[in-house]
Amino acid sequence: MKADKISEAVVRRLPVYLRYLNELHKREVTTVSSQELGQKLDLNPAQIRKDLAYFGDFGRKGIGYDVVYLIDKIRHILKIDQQINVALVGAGNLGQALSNYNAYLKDNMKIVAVFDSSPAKIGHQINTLTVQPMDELRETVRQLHIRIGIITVPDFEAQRVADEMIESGIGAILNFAPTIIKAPPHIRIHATDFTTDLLSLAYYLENGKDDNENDDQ
Ligand SMILES: NC(=O)c1ccc[n+]([C@@H]2O[C@H](COP(=O)([O-])OP(=O)(O)OC[C@H]3O[C@@H](n4cnc5c(N)ncnc54)[C@H](O)[C@@H]3O)[C@@H](O)[C@H]2O)c1
Repeated sequence: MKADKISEAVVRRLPVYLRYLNELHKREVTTVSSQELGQKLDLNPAQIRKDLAYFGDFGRKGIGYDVVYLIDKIRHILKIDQQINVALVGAGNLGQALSNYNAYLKDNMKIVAVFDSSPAKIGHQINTLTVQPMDELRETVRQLHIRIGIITVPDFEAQRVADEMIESGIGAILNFAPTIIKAPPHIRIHATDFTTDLLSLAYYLENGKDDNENDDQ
């Protein structure tokens, strides 16, 4: 099945499956059933079987899924069977923390370059990376085959940085700034908004019980 036909909801669940399958593999578990996956990941086993059936018939009745085979297949579908190089722009508090966080390395995602516009940050060392000036973005993206960009600049600078990333050839952006990025349709933007998540949590904290009661009426 072609990747562009997989629904967004399925694509978002695949990394969840992968994380748990990697954990099973580390524990030398060789097979897993959709029931076990469902229980562990709090998902409906029928949904899991349906998701995985998108990619062919892997499951064997009574035995379940072969963990290594499934890991390979999902990595292939997510295109992380090859290293995906990532650039981060905005070497402030959040940018430095993300650049130091290397848990995505095992899934072949690697921040290979960090950029900032501030002379106070340029030349600063974050682990093995040296913060580069923005005028090196385009050439570095080309040389290192960078495919994904992470934006950790203030909200009022985010669109400008996104435009520069897109002009440099980056095809997908993860935006941490609390602003909506406009981009051509072929550019994929994912936003992660910590503040709105926190605000909506506060609402449920106060209203969760009442809401449930209302649902029953
Ligand atoms: N710190 C957090 O916990 C947190 C959490 C969620 C979201 N955010 C969001 O992430 C973004 C960064 O937050 P922060 O706390 O790291 O800010 P920060 O001020 O510490 O860092 C921002 C960095 O971006 C750089 N910058 C500004 N304009 C730029 C440009 N045009 N090109 C390149 N670099 C530029 C600055 O020089 C600075 O180093 C903000 O939009 C913030 O709302 C932060």
